[in-house]
Amino acid sequence: MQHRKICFIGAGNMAGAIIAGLVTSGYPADLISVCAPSGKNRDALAEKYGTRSSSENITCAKEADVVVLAVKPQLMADVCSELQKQVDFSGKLVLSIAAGVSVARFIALLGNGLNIVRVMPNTPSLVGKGMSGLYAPEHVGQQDRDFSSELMSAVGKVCWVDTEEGINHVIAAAGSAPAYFFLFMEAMQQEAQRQGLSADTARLLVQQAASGAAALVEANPETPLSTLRENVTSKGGTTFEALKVFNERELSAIVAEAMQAAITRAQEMEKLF
Ligand SMILES: NC(=O)C1=CN([C@@H]2O[C@H](COP(=O)(O)OP(=O)(O)OC[C@H]3O[C@@H](n4cnc5c(N)ncnc54)[C@H](O)[C@@H]3O)[C@@H](O)[C@H]2O)C=CC1
Ligand SMILES: O=C(O)[C@@H]1CCC=N1
Repeated sequence: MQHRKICFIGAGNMAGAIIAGLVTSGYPADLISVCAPSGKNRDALAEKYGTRSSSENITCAKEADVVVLAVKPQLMADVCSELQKQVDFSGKLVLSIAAGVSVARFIALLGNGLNIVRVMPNTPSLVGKGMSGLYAPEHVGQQDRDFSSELMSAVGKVCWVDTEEGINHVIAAAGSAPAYFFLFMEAMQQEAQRQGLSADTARLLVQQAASGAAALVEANPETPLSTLRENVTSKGGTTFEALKVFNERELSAIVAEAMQAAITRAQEMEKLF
């Protein structure tokens, strides 16, 4: 992939996951600077991966070819306003990983003609199993689109969405989604423990069931998910009874409502931040 100087503004969970995945996949660490007010996370990243660590957003952004905005959405306006005063963004590529901050908002904050790509990643990027959705307005050139794809492909799979609204659909189906699966696994672990298994054994059982199921999905891209489910569900057996409970409680409706709630919140955030 192309190697450009990248500056991460923000050193939290998501930036850390992308940086870890990038460096592990061979991206030169000395081309990556990580900025945050507190040294804690960025110094830990520097120690572990050899990235540069700084408290100077402006200096790092000035020196970079690519600026990755990785702060919380509610801080984005302040961070961008500071940058805009001293950094010339023409010729730079800006990637935002924030939920709920629109391209129009970034253009208002950082200037007309901004080369901006919105990326919606997720934390499994940390282990190279990320999923990122990308969106760029029409004026962003092919080279910058390709670089953004390559960058995020280093930490997982990527897809492009044709409209900005699609980013909110990516949030619901992938950005926020690891948490849905963690919640489900937590509930299973709790019940397995309540039934008498040790915490470690309960975790191992749930972990292997989840990662095994995901691996089967991945290994059989042509097989409908419903077929994989049916392969587990013996007639008159145990799985059938378990699934009946989920269906009677309308799991699909719960999932739909939860995904829609994520989208609604992203839309609200677009108005707030
Ligand atoms: N955590 C996740 O699973 C995902 C998060 N995102 C997005 O990623 C962004 C960051 O989220 P997290 O990493 O979870 O948050 P976080 O709270 O873990 O990290 C935020 C980072 O920003 C830094 N920061 C605060 N003020 C700053 C400033 N003035 N200048 C530079 N850095 C500053 C903090 O020190 C911290 O390192 C958010 O916009 C979120 O919407 C997107 C997809 C998934
Ligand atoms: O919860 C959030 O707002 C962020 C965006 C997707 C995952 N975490």
